Amino acid sequence: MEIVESIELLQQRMMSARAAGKTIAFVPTMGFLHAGHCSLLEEGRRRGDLLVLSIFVNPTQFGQGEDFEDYPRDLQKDCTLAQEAGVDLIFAPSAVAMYPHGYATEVNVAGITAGLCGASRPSHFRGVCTVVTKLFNIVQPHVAVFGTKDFQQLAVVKRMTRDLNLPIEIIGMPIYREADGLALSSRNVYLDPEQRQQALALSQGITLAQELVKQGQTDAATVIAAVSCHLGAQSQVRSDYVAICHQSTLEPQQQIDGDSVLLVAALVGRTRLIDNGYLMDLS
Ligand SMILES: Nc1ncnc2c1ncn2[C@@H]1O[C@H](COP(=O)(O)OP(=O)(O)OP(=O)(O)O)[C@@H](O)[C@H]1O
Ligand SMILES: CC(C)(CO)[C@@H](O)C(=O)[O-]
Ligand code: BAL
Repeated sequence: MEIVESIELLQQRMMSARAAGKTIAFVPTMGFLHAGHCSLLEEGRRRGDLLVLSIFVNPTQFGQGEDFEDYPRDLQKDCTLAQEAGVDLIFAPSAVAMYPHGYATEVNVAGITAGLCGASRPSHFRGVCTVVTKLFNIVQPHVAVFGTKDFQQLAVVKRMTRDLNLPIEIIGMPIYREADGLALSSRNVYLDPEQRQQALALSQGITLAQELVKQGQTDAATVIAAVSCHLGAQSQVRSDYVAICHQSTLEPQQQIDGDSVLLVAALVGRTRLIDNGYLMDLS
């Protein structure tokens, strides 16, 4: 496994791989890898001859007062996990290499970025789309793998890839959870034991909603109220949003159907967590 910091060197490696007819699979991350990331890497390993992992805590997707400085980092452990997952190449650029003095270009996807996380983090998706576009241009993958834990991010990246005619297949992988239901997230490390326990309200809220729908409830407002009430019962949990949306457009829905997804974001103490789940099992 090779670790590359230089954009130019990475581009040379990718050009050689393409010239040799290799399929390039790419998993973009901000590092501090956990089993959720490893599930993306496993899928990437299955789909590509060459598996590239990027580790870059992207400053432009963090708003004022957010946790950019404190974001957990452990490159050494990431390298060990990446090697075990069969990564061929880690791309870990510096912020100054990605955004040199005079950098002036942003990528903005309208509409689908306005609500949900975009409402409370207004510049977030502009930062994500800008860095993902740059990473796509540098790595030039055939396939890129993302997690559905960041459901809106995945929808935005799919929209952007279509809109910009990028010849990249975007794959979404299921949410990897702890045994008790908590979605794995690098930010879980911020939680103290009591907050860790109360954070279960997010996944429990999703299960509660799924049960209500199974019992025949199709009114979105009723389900949202039940989930909000469950979150509100925890002293350290403050709901940011509970929404029921169409899985592709992310438009809010009043009636629940086979395309409905429940999306939740909440502050647990000072840690912002997100989770989601489909509401109807059509299988
Ligand atoms: N539990 C999970 N299951 C599956 N994929 C995940 C999970 N957590 C993160 N991912 C995916 O890993 C990729 C990189 O995400 P990132 O590095 O931000 O990790 P994270 O754990 O989501 O961190 P954060 O705490 O910042 O939300 C994204 O595509 C994200 O959706
Ligand atoms: C896609 C991404 C790597 C862009 O910085 C980040 O938003 C993430 O880790 O989900
Ligand atoms: N996985 C999303 C990264 C962020 O919250 O900035």
